[in-house]
Amino acid sequence: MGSMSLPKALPTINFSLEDLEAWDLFQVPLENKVKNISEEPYRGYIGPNPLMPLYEGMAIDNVTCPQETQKFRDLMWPHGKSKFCEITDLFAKLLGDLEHTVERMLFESFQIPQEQYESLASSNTHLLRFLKYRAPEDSDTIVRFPGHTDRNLTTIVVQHDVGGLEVRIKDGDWISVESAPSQFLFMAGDGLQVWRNDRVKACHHPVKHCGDKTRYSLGMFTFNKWRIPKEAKKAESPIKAYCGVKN
Ligand SMILES: O=C(O)CCC(=O)C(=O)O
Ligand SMILES: [Fe+2]
Repeated sequence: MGSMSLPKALPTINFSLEDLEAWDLFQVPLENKVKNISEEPYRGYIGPNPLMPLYEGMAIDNVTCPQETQKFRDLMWPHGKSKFCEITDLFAKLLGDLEHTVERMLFESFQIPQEQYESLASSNTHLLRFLKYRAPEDSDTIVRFPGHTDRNLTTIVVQHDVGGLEVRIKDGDWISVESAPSQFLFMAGDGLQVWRNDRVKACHHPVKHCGDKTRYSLGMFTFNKWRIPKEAKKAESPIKAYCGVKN
């Protein structure tokens, strides 16, 4: 571990889904929701499906560009929606800053020079996903999101008032993540695991049973196609074929 320089101030995020009117977002007609599309898979609207019958998600790709938030708002609310862009842009900026701060600290612990990190991070992109998990009709026997690792580099998840998110820690135990709009979970994804040649493990996480309430959460997904550094290739453990990435 290198010397860890703590940021002077962590961003404060005063955010609630009510402010963001995410409740309303899921009320828009399906014909508007399905206009949330992307050329990349899984970056647009995903409705309930056999694997996740209670799930619904909508996403803004490149969310740190205000034009993208506006484009999304115009698709969902063609007659306008006050404050949506203002609040989403602010939230995206704060979450982007949080992601950058935590990632910079992580790279410092890898003893990677800061300039190298900044040059890699300058091409990061961020996707914000709004998530709703409908309450099950009878008993809560359905896992709301089966266990998985995220394919991107890193993810920050914010749960609203209903929890259910669990993460597997190093020794195989599970911890459940507290739900509060001011609690942010930062996770490594497959992209970071590959880039660090397995020295960082992608975080395995399901959303478990969480009672009879509708659950809302938000995820900020960071993407980049960083080239695997030469030093990592020379290191003791060879680069493994993983997620389509080969040495
Ligand atoms: O809803 C959550 O808390 C987590 C969602 C998630 O893991 C994902 O979208 O990849
Ligand atoms: Fe995930």
